[in-house]
Amino acid sequence: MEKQAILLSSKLFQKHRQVEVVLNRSFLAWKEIEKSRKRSSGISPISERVHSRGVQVCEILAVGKAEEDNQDNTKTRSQKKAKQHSQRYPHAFTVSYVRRTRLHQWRCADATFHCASQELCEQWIKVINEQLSLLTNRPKSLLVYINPYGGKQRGKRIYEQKVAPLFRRACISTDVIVTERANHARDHLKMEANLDQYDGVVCVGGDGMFSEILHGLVTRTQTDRGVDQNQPDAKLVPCSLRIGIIPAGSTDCICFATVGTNDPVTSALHIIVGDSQPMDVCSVHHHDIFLRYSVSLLGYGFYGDVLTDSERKRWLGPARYDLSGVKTFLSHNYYEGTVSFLPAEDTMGNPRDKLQCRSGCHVCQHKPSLKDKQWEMSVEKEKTDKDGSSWNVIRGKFIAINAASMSCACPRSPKGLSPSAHLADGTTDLILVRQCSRLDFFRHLLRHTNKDDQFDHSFVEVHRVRRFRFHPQHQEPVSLEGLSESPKKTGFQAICSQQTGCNYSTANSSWNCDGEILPQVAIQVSLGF
Ligand SMILES: CCCCCCCCCCCCC/C=C/[C@@H](O)[C@H](COP(=O)(O)O)NC(=O)CCCCCCCCCCCCCCC
Ligand SMILES: Nc1ncnc2c1ncn2[C@@H]1O[C@H](COP(=O)(O)OP(=O)(O)O)[C@@H](O)[C@H]1O
Ligand SMILES: [Ca+2]
Repeated sequence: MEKQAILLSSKLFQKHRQVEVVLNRSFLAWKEIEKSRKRSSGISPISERVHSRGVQVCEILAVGKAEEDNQDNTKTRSQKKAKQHSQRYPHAFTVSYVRRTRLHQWRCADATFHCASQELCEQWIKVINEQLSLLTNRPKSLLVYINPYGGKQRGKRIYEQKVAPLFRRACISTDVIVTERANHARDHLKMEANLDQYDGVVCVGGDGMFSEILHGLVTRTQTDRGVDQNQPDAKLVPCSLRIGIIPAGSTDCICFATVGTNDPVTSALHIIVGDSQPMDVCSVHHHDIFLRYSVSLLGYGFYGDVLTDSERKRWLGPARYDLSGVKTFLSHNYYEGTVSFLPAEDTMGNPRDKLQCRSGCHVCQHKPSLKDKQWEMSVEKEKTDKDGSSWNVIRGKFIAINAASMSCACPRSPKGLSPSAHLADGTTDLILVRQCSRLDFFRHLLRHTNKDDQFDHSFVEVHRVRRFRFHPQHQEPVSLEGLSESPKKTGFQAICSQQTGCNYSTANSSWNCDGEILPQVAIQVSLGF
């Protein structure tokens, strides 16, 4: 590590132990001054190093005067000693910082240092705070939306008990809105919120709630900048505000796939230190009418049917997906249609390359710039207009058509629907699961939960794509408002089921778009930003 100038260094006390505390621009370190120094006749560095602790400045949450410890907890000898020391050195400051625990979980830890004088104590607080104020990516003011009905209906409690105290500790000011109806947050962001006064928006809820907030924010940004979302080729203007997610929903795959765990405290700490992760946003159009954006899963067939069925069982909470999952699995429907897609360039990697996307992923950082992409798109357009060669067209009977713009990892499937999908590479992984036996489909599903490759089946294919289109075989209802029907048992289907055990449906499935049902079945999808 490059040696950096020391900003402050003092001998202080931590409980009853004397520690040497050193701060430079990037690190705060403290090490116990060992009594063993004398014993080991002055050869001290090794024994000192054993007791040295430290934290990167960018992971310090806050520093302030230590709260006085009035509790009478002086039972053991060492507690008594500590108490005596804190009485001798009453001027103390506490540093709250991020402590990493297992499996991507973060916790807030405190270290309190006692100083010989008030001046020294105040100097430490001032110098650390000066360093913190240089970290410009940290939010100071946040707009928080809580969905009180998401997941197990614990959003409000999770926020108040686990998140708000951390935001207070980090001196972040918040405006909190507990939503009163679906689309409350979206409409507020679209039309009312004064966005200039915030550094970010926080979503307390699941993927559906995130999607609501994303739509509010993206639509507001495009409207303010005069971009027409109805144009599938429109270059969307990126939002200036970031969205933080406190997981309190049923799947929470956007949180899990970006942070690595679904834990409100970990998410709150990432928000406080100003971590950010760009992500791909797919625009979904029906003919040239804009329908929705998607950041995680766009799923037709299996996941569409699971969602349609599960909406009637909301009262069950997250377990509704398992129940509807089993039911949909047993119905074993498949749907006929045509999928056309524009593959991503070979340089964008392959869904089967086993490379996992993490924050700072080099593929995402080196994705073609908007300018390159505009050029590419015009070349593609020319090519397709002439001979249509760059679009692949696949017609068939599918149990599921899934487009995963990110891995979609979640507790049910810790590696996700497409384990190597990238969070922000401008592509989505299109997974086609063709008609197969129940047992084969079960094997495929099961592989989402273990180490085996879920794409290694003859009936599954996967493509990394920039755009795709889907056309159902059957005419869909004309109305834009009406939701498409879930498969109805028709006379033909009944006969077909009896005779061959298949479940060919003459009705269409519907698209599950980040946990919302799309009203249309024929769609065009493009990666927008
Ligand atoms: C045999 C066990 C197989 C387990 C397979 C699990 C695969 C799970 C992949 C999940 C991908 C999730 C993608 C995310 C979608 C979310 O955007 C979206 C909205 O989330 P929100 O409620 O937080 O707002 N969530 C969903 O659409 C939920 C999808 C959940 C699907 C669960 C499927 C369970 C299937 C169980 C089949 C069991 C067969 C048993 C046979 C006896
Ligand atoms: N106050 C509210 N009442 C009813 N529905 C709401 C409310 N606030 C948000 N919603 C809607 O609830 C749906 C599910 O929210 P989400 O937080 O994703 O929970 P879950 O993961 O359990 O589906 C979203 O579509 C969102 O628009
Ligand atoms: Ca992607």
